Amino acid sequence: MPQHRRPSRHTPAANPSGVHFLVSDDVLRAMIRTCAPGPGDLVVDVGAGPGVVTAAVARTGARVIAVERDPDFVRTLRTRFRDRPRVRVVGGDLRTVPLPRRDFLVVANPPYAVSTALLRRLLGRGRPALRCAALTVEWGLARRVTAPLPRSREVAQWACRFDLTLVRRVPARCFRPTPTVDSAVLAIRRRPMSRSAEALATDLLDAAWHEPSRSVRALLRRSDVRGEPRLLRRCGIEPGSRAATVPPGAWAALAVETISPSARRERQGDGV
Ligand SMILES: C[S@@+](CC[C@H](N)C(=O)[O-])C[C@H]1O[C@@H](n2cnc3c(N)ncnc32)[C@H](O)[C@@H]1O
Repeated sequence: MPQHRRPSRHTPAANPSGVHFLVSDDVLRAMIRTCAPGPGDLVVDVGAGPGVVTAAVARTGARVIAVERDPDFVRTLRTRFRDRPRVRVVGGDLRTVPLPRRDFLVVANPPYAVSTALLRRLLGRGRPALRCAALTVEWGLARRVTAPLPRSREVAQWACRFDLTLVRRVPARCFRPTPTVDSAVLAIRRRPMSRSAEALATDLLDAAWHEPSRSVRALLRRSDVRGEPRLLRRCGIEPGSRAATVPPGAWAALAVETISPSARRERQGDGV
């Protein structure tokens, strides 16, 4: 049985900003499990509201930055966490507040209206130091960004650098007030790649996007990448297939193999 928390003294009765507050402990636990924060980690909760996610993350021993735009919630958060030195409350807009420079996690139930803007910030080219995120987003958006073959080039670029997966569907009843659509917990994990591998993966993806009907073999002949069938298959790529049918994660795997094949073999335990 899904567990729904009774609205606590921190759950606002009114809904002044048209937002939906999380009232499911199951969903909260799934979000925490996804990023598994702990002492030594820095976690950002964007759109912290009354602090339900912030409080759960703080209990893991991680440091938390709670970002909230609404001045009333900022006051509530400051009062609620005044005795928790590991929680810092930042009043500001999640689209513009500076993100940590050091490696960080995001665990949050942000407002749907700015989900895409948030994803652009976290996953875009500026290379923020995001390691992992667990976000609630609308079900439709979660499906689009986790599609094996994304329909938009921007999402494909995100999926090249990050592994985007659906953790679970979240029924609308897990929020108050109840939204009209279901949501999902979206997991985002940075792929372990060097900067050069990341650049190469992006180039390969761009080339495929430019000539979707060309075969992978033909596409690679124009690049410096060795296209041996065994290597391609190990990366999940069928050499004769059309470029458009290669998932972004497979281009990422090929880039990693190309940039540092020996390092990768060693990691897998079959090196010299
Ligand atoms: C969906 S509610 C979630 C609140 C809380 N995290 C929870 O799960 O119950 C989103 C919160 O984001 C805040 N918010 C809306 N737009 C924002 C923005 N651009 N920047 C920061 N916070 C924002 C709202 O005031 C609201 O408290």
